[in-house]
Amino acid sequence: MNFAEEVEERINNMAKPPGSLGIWEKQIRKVFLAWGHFEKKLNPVHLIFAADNGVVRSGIVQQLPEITYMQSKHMVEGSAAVSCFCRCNDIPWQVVDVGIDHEEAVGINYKVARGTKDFSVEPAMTKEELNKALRAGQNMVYWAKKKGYNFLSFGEMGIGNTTTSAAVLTAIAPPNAAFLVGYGSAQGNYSQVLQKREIVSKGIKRYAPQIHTAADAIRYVGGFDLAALCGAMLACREHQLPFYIDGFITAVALACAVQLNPEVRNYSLPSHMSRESGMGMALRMAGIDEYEVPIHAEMALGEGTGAVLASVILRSVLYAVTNMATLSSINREAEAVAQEKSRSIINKEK
Ligand SMILES: O=C(O)c1ccc[n+]([C@@H]2O[C@H](COP(=O)([O-])O)[C@@H](O)[C@H]2O)c1
Ligand SMILES: Cc1cc2nc[nH]c2cc1C
Repeated sequence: MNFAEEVEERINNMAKPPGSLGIWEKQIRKVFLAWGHFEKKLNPVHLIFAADNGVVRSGIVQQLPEITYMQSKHMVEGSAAVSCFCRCNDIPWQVVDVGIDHEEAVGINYKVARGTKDFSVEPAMTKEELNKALRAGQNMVYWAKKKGYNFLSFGEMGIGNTTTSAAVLTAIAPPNAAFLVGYGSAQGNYSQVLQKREIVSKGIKRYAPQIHTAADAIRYVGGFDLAALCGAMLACREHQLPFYIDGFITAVALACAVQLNPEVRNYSLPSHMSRESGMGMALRMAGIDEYEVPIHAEMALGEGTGAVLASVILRSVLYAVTNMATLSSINREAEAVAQEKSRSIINKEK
């Protein structure tokens, strides 16, 4: 029996109706196949990549850009939504500063620059900066592997990053896909969406001759967080580490990573269906259908909040796979009970 068959047998032999754990069952199967062996416990770590985006200077956000710095600090201190979710569930987390616009680094210091350039004026980053951010993501995955974590989840923080993500997605998606731009953290502000669409369309037109790969798209219209996430996802494939993506931004990073190496697909799991308008397309570009997404909760917070919540459930599912009675043992027990019953009926009749 090869390992894939062993996984099938193990899951099908759980004491439950076949397939009744739905998407969770499919996800745990994928996790085993990614590891290439069975593990008894999910030992996850959550990584949040934080950076600022120069395109905010074009007026495409409702929030103050300084929130990137403040909220990243809250994440380190444990008072952001994602760190509360992590602490409440004993999941360790790390904030990685890949380009926050502040002299002081927040969390682990991989600061490439103090934010990207405004892509509506000039390319978001240089080739060297792109490589530095990709490497930051890769290094964090090496670190996680060395520490013995066997599962990762990814999040991000960066005011303006729904615009950079929509721009990167528009660059790598079929033509005229500017509808991929959504509200971001300005729910309901439609005039802002129109302005974001304009900026994205113009940016893509301007750099079209230079954008040939997903890495080019990140370089010209993306962000350091997207680059680091993409580098991290490529490294997960190398180290056989399965991972959860979160919402729109991480889904775009995955779409880029899958374009650069289609095998990344085998290590990636969707966690929740962000309400950001480009989410479905980003997933499809990564080879994932909406019906494969376990949590549909109209979330659009980022930080990896949906990914951490999914990790909590997946950890419970793996615990069940390891500790639940098997179908064969329950069938044996049921047979013994049935025999005992028929024996007592015969005895009574005597
Ligand atoms: O993950 C998502 O789908 C998502 C959707 C909307 C907003 N966000 C978060 O909000 C910030 C980006 O929103 P914006 O409007 O500044 O582009 C960024 O810090 C993200 O973590 C995240
Ligand atoms: C307060 C706040 C928290 C966030 N967390 C992720 N993106 C965010 C955007 C804002 C505005």
